[in-house]
Amino acid sequence: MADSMTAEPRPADVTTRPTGEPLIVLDHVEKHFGELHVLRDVNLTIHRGEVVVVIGPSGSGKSTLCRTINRLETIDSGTISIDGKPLPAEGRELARLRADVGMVFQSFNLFAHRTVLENVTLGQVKAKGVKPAVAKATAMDLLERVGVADQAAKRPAQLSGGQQQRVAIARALAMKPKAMLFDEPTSALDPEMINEVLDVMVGLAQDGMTMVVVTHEMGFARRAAHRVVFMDAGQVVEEAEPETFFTAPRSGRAKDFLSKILTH
Ligand SMILES: Nc1ncnc2c1ncn2[C@@H]1O[C@H](COP(=O)(O)OP(=O)(O)OP(=O)(O)O)[C@@H](O)[C@H]1O
Repeated sequence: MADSMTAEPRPADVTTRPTGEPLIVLDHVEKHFGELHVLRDVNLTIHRGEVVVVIGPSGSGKSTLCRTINRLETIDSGTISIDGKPLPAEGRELARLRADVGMVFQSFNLFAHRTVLENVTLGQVKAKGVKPAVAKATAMDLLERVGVADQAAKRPAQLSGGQQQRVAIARALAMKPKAMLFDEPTSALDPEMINEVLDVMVGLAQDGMTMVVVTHEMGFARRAAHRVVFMDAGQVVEEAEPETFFTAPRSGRAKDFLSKILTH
């Protein structure tokens, strides 16, 4: 019989963990860019502690969906709520939203003229009023956690892409977010750096962070997602647990997409 005390944690530890109450709710969301209808009647509920991976063809609206949750894009109609409250439009409430829902971008978006440590410290001090010494200590803990504490005094440009992305994750975590949004966080990275970022993300998932992840990394979806959301032409076409989605997609559009990406 296997010794459960010494067994390695399995990927299923994330995906079988029960998730909680609704945290992020999109209800009949519509969005156009001019004539282009990018989000079509999107209804989606993300629960506390849930890891949702959003996949779909290029241009299907995945990034836009992610950005609307952080109000980096406005919506035309429908509603989005976080923790039962509608998204604020501006001011302090919007700053609080951006702290509560951390976002990690493909292009890192670090402050180029600040050190790594300052990148992870500044937001805490400016947006949350944390004392500088406390913010610094939190930042160092987080940089340790993502494996770049030894880079704290450098500028972002002196780091590899994988290291910069891990700093970006630490910076978002420093705001003590309720949820994290990842918009293709590994797409700009050289192949050997992808796993070092994905491993940090799997660690967050194991710790119970609520996550929405737009990615082409199907291995991550299998390892860490509770649910895969498949988008095409602005619509949520299908949602399912990863195993079900990858082995038995229901819609023709999902089958077609998977046949293209899984055979190459
Ligand atoms: N700011 C914008 N202004 C005008 N059109 C936009 C804007 N942002 C995105 N689009 C268009 O909206 C559509 C959806 O874009 P989006 O980036 O959300 O797709 P995606 O599924 O994330 O694609 P990819 O996988 O290639 O990143 C695309 O046709 C894109 O060109």
